[in-house]
Amino acid sequence: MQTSVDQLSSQFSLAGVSFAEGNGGLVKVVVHTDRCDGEIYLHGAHITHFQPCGESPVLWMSQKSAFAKGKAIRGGVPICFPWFGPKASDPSAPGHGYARIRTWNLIAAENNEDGDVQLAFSITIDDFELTYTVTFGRSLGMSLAVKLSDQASEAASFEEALHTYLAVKDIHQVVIEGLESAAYIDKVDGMKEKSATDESIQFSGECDRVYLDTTSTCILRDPAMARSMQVSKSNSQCTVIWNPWINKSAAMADFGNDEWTSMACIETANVGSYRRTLKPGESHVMTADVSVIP
Ligand SMILES: O=P(O)(O)OC[C@H]1O[C@@H](O)[C@H](O)[C@@H](O)[C@@H]1O
Repeated sequence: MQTSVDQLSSQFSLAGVSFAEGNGGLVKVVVHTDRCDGEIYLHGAHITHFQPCGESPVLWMSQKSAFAKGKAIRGGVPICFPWFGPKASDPSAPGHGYARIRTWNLIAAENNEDGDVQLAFSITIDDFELTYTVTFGRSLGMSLAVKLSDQASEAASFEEALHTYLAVKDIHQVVIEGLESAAYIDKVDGMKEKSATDESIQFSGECDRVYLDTTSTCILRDPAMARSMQVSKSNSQCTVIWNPWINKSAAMADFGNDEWTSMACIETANVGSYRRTLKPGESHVMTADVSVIP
């Protein structure tokens, strides 16, 4: 059950943090400080807005996104867990898992030692206990901690992704650096595994690639907006790059027909053969950090 705005306001009192009913009546946390503006919904612990002061919004949001129980929000940062894409053993199960369509609990709101706003959310999915810590400062910090319950009877594995949608001015001019030396699975070419290209990524059609065995920081250059953004990460061995281009976005009800030109996803992930396995009581923490760079 979703905690109400009144309950949250009385439980968490912190400068720069307020609570509101957002789209679809879903409760969101609103951050407004001298460093940034941000928003995160309890639904999916889904970040829908991050804007460092003096910058344009960093995250892309679809104007056609659903905001409803049981449905994923399109844009921002969905959390994919405990599987990525369709569930192999059950194609009727929700794509990218349950984490993005369940209501999370806000368990802490505080200023960290740097004065940034740090919010922690929790949820239990199957035998996994998840804690998601989001830091709103000059950069956006995300830390997804997964613990397999002490009570679990055996080891269990999962896939995960912080599916970051970045706002760009013109996808045709965008360049992503950092994955030149990584092999990748090309999802738009029959899931073929392809060798590293030694080149940065540019977009001229649908792109859906899972870069493998890479811990590199990515830099997205957006010349049309005269800005660059950086996605750094830890404990993640995959990076997914996605833009649906014309036909695929037109086929998605929650994606405006012309919106594909203004987004690119750089997803911090552990998927496929890089899925993680935990024994009962063990934990794994994956982090991603998004910032605007000079
Ligand atoms: O429509 P969804 O479930 O949000 O997924 C969007 C995209 O997410 C990406 O991470 C996947 O690699 C794509 O294959 C997928 O199309």
